[in-house]
This record gives sequence, C-alpha cells and structure tokens, in this order.
Amino acid sequence: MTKTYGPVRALANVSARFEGGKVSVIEGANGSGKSTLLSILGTLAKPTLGDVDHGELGKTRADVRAVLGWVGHETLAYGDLSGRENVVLAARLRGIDPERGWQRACERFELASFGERPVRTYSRGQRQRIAVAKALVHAPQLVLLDEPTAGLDVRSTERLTRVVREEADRGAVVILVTHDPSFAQIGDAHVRLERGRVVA
Ligand SMILES: Nc1ncnc2c1ncn2[C@@H]1O[C@H](COP(=O)(O)OP(=O)(O)OP(=O)(O)O)[C@@H](O)[C@H]1O
Repeated sequence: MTKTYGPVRALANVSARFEGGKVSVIEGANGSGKSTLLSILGTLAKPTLGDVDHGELGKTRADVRAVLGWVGHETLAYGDLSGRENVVLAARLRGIDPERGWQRACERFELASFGERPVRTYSRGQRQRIAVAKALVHAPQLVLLDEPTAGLDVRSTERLTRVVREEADRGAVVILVTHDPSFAQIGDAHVRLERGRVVA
C-alpha cells in the first residue's frame, strides 16, 4: 500500500501482516511513516494506492471502528469533564456498563486519586492514562497506540506494559509505535520503516 501527501511519499509499497494475540511494534526514525501506517490501519486515513484487509475484524470502516481502540498523538479527552466522566461516557457509547468500565479502568491505570477532577487540570501523564483507559474500555479487538508512553513515568510505563500484554493475551491485534527502546522490547513482532518502506 502507498500513501502520498502531495509530493511527499509517506508510505511506499508497504506490505505487512499483523496477528491477533501478539504485540507488534512499528519502529523507525521521525518522518518514516509510522503514524501514517497506524492511521491507515485504524481506518482514520485512506491509502492512496492499495488496501488493508482487516480480516475477521470487519469488512467496512464502521465494522473496524466498532472494534478499534485508538490512542493517537492528541490525547482525546473532554477537558471540562472529569476523568471518570470521560471513561463513563466512552463506556456508554460502546455499550459497556459504565460503572464496571470505570472500576476496571481505575484498577488498571490507578486513576482514583485524580479521577474526579476535570481533565483540563491533569498533567500530561495523567491525561495519557485517561486516554488509554478510554480507548480500551470496550476490550477492542484492534488496539492501536501511537507513542503511548509519551509523558508517562516509570511506574505508569510498567503498568502500561502489563496492560498491553493483557490486551494481546486476550487475542487482540495490538500494534504500537514507540521511540522508547525499552518499551519496544514488549514487541513479539517488529516492523521497521525507513522513508516509507518496510526494511525488517
Ligand atoms: N497531513 C500531512 N500532510 C503532508 N505531509 C504529511 C502529513 N502527515 C504526514 N506527512 C508526511 O509524511 C511523512 C511520514 O509522516 P509520519 O507522521 O507518518 O511519520 P512518523 O514516522 O510517524 O514520524 P514521527 O516519529 O516524527 O512521529 C513525513 O514526511 C511527514 O512530513
């Protein structure tokens, strides 16, 4: 598959296969096409040429989005709502029992100490924890995380590492982009991009 932005070729004839039950890590230098690839896999961007076969995850964009858990560069949370309200809202939209969704998120990401405050008062790492909690509230079958450790301290990164492994262990296709070499070690499979091409 190929993706161009005007004269910029972000991805050139990329072919890759990602499996459920495994953590796949997309690696590469700045501008090598990692985020572009992740966006296309998440149906948030369209390839200029070629296609993505999502297999059992679904045929249409809507099907895939229903089973997608996405964390991009912008941590998507409503600033005027509390962390709890954000997670509860995400759970409701996904048809998950809100209270159970929140309890589970609290346990997994230790959100209780700041969860009742408006998100606009959060530190970057706290925002990131809410963003990941929201993204995973419906146990998605496709988990796409773009630099999920950005802003996280050591303890939160360890916690996220456990969560990522749990997501793969329940069978999800987990794909992440990271510049953090120690976090990248969680990968069962690695795809390396160089100037839009797969090199390993
Ligand atoms: N919306 C856009 N319009 C034009 N060019 C874009 C756009 N998005 C990405 N690009 C270009 O496509 C290429 C790949 O970008 P991409 O964001 O996928 O790289 P990346 O590997 O994720 O980089 P980083 O490590 O810096 O996040 C870069 O040359 C970038 O400038």
